[in-house]
Amino acid sequence: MLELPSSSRAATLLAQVRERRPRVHCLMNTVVQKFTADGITVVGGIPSMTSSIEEIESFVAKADALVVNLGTLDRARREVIRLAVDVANAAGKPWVLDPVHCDYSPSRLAFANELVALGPAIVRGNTAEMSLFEETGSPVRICTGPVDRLADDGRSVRIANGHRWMAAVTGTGCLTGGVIAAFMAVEPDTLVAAASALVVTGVSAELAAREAKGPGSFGVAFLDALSEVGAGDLLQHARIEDDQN
Ligand SMILES: Nc1ncnc2c1ncn2[C@@H]1O[C@H](COP(=O)(O)OP(=O)(O)OP(=O)(O)O)[C@@H](O)[C@H]1O
Ligand SMILES: Cc1ncsc1CCO
Ligand SMILES: [Mg+2]
Repeated sequence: MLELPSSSRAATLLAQVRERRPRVHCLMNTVVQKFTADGITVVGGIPSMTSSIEEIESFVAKADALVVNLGTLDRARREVIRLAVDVANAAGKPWVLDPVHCDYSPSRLAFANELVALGPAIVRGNTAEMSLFEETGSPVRICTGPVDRLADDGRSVRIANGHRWMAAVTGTGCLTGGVIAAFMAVEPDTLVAAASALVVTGVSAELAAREAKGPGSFGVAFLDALSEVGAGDLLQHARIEDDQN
């Protein structure tokens, strides 16, 4: 019987991330590098961000997990992504694919499909992006939005946490990819790791929205909340639903 995610598992994994401080290497788009790195840091991980072809093998070799985000893609970035994925796969390190804007460009969609075939642990995107990928259970598929949907071969769950201001701050989706990678570094059950990470980001967003005046102050309050969210908050506010039926 496959385990379903729960608020108590999310709390345990959050404590493990804070204790073990996993290294997450991000091939992150240039729009939201700082926000993503801050998100990984405040949740307890250690981000690295270089996209230099000369250095990528060393950085991925040092990392516990990798995020591949296609938001600002060019020829050099494609080359470094291919190399990073080869290194991660050879070392058995988990990686997340965020196929940003693959719905805008056939060339980007073809590249995203090439990467899916290389075996990411997770593909995470918004509804428009995820609707372009086939419904396979492997890798774990995550479609974020007002409600997040996660599925693998045997499980399908919904996370109903978060706040509408998340959609008004550029990069909250990209940031969740980084937080998910940090959780994958401490938990081999990919769906449980990812669902736990999304509960942490979603509950943090709800706590942040209480303090914020609008999307601008929300972005700052969200980082504050991610650094402070605790087991009690997760146990009280997590909304995890079995989506099997
Ligand atoms: N209306 C909403 N209510 C609650 N949570 C939301 C809402 N919209 C988005 N979210 C949350 O925001 C995060 C980002 O999801 P979204 O689908 O907007 O990503 P995205 O489009 O890839 O974002 P970006 O590309 O700007 O990084 C997810 O954790 C999701 O749960
Ligand atoms: C707006 C935007 N354009 C490329 S990446 C990005 C941010 C995350 O989607
Ligand atoms: Mg996105």
